[in-house]
Amino acid sequence: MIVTVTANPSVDRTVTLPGPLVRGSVTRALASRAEPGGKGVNVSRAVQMAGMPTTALLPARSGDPLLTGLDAVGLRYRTVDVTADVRSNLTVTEPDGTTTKLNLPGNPMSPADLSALTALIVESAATATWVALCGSLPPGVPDSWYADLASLLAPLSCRVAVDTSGAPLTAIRAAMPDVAVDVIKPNVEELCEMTGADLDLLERSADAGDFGPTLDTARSLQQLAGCAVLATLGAAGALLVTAEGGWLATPPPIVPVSTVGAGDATLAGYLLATLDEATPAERLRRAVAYGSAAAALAGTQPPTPSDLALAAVHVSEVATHAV
Ligand SMILES: O=P(O)(O)OC[C@@]1(O)O[C@H](CO)[C@@H](O)[C@@H]1O
Repeated sequence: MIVTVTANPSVDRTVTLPGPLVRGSVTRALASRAEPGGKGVNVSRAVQMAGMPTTALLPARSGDPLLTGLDAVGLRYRTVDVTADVRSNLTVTEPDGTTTKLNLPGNPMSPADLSALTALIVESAATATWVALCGSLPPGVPDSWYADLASLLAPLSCRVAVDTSGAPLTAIRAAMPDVAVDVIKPNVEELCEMTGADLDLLERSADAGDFGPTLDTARSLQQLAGCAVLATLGAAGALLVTAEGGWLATPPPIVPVSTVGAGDATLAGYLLATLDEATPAERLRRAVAYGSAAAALAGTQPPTPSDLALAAVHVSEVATHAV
């Protein structure tokens, strides 16, 4: 069972434009769609599409449009009942695949609701193989909450994955290596935030086809954190650095439609592959195949196994040195 936690879920509204977004003008959009979203929800949806058991944990009031959306797709979830509607996040997509996102802060969470969510997570983790802690935290949730949760989960047999950003990521980083996390999924910017590496340098090297500095930065984080580092590289793919080695994977060419949820699909692919006890290289292959399949789908749609081009993902083992 893969349990996901989304403390700040969203209804994702995607607006499709006929051309480039022009700020300050009226644009006639082509279409719009609304889907249940939030990072953990997206991970659960991809896991569900792969036919594996999953439960999404989130705060939402009974009857919230987000839950109606999850009921429509038959996703198993457990909630802490709150009063306010789940936030709506807006995505604007342009024909070349450029994706612009406007995310709201989410509704403040009361201490009582946060305690109830924490208890629900610990209870659900008892039967979980993985607990994935995903996304931003709404106002009222301390930045250290993920780090505190990881400590609460440490005595249990589940493994813990973390995919967050900003202050909660900084707090997780500050708690390392004492915090029991099995895999962390930063993008390159977050990798730099966690290690103090020079983002410009990593981006310039990557643009020139040299992922060495990024791999070495991921190795530094792996050594500091003591956990696997699955770093997403956007259209360039992803890398995985574990205590055993380092791997780089590049995706097949795709026509990007919406990159929303691609990182979540990447994490889902990685977690699913661990259930099959796949090698690190095969875990990374599955992760990248999931991420690139998600980017080729409109809105926040989760890919299904039939969307994956596994054989077209190129995985190579690479040397890494901590910097
Ligand atoms: O505001 P957060 O929690 O960082 O991210 C929320 C979000 O952008 O993440 C998902 C895509 O990864 C979307 O479904 C959702 O709108």
